[in-house]
Amino acid sequence: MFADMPEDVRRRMAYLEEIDARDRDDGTPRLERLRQVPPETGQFIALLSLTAPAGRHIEIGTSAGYSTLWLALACRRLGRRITTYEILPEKVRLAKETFERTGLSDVIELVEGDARDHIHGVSGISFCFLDAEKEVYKDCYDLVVPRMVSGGLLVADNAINHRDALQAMIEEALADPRVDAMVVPVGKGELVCRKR
Ligand SMILES: C[S@@+](CC[C@H](N)C(=O)[O-])C[C@H]1O[C@@H](n2cnc3c(N)ncnc32)[C@H](O)[C@@H]1O
Repeated sequence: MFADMPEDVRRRMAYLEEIDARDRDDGTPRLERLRQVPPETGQFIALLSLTAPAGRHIEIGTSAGYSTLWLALACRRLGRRITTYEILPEKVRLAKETFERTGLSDVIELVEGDARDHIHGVSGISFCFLDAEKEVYKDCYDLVVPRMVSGGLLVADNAINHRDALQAMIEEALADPRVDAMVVPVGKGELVCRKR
């Protein structure tokens, strides 16, 4: 999956990595920045999603589709699709461009809007990557966990670099009898929860 990555995907990832690095340096306003995961997190979530049981794969917080590309590679291997939610129209535009240019549109469903308005109607979730504004993590956790299949995985980004903002949600997950959970020091820190 990583060693034989299609050239179009490799090229788009490199392009987005360049924009993301520049954004972080040049004073681009926060909401305009891509704020995407580093490559090691992309690899980590792709590997985890390959191990997910049968069910639906979702992502909350698409941005320009960088993390979605990693997850879509895993979904393509599994013969599954991923649904990704993004609230900002400009990010939706960039993500569409990403998916069209990489030939992965057939594996990805991009839903525009607040993920919290859509997840009510989703069941049988076997993998969820949560990477949105920190204020919505707890709502998303509370919506996703009851909709997950046994053995399903929920991975939430920024569990270490935004520990203070996410403290309540992380503590809830670590004490939640519905899941087994831990924080893994990959990238910005990943909270990994496995539904029992
Ligand atoms: C940190 S960025 C995501 C980066 C992306 N996962 C990546 O690694 O390429 C967070 C994104 O979540 C989006 N977002 C924030 N709250 C949201 C919500 N309630 N529903 C859907 N998207 C949301 C933001 O607009 C932003 O583009």
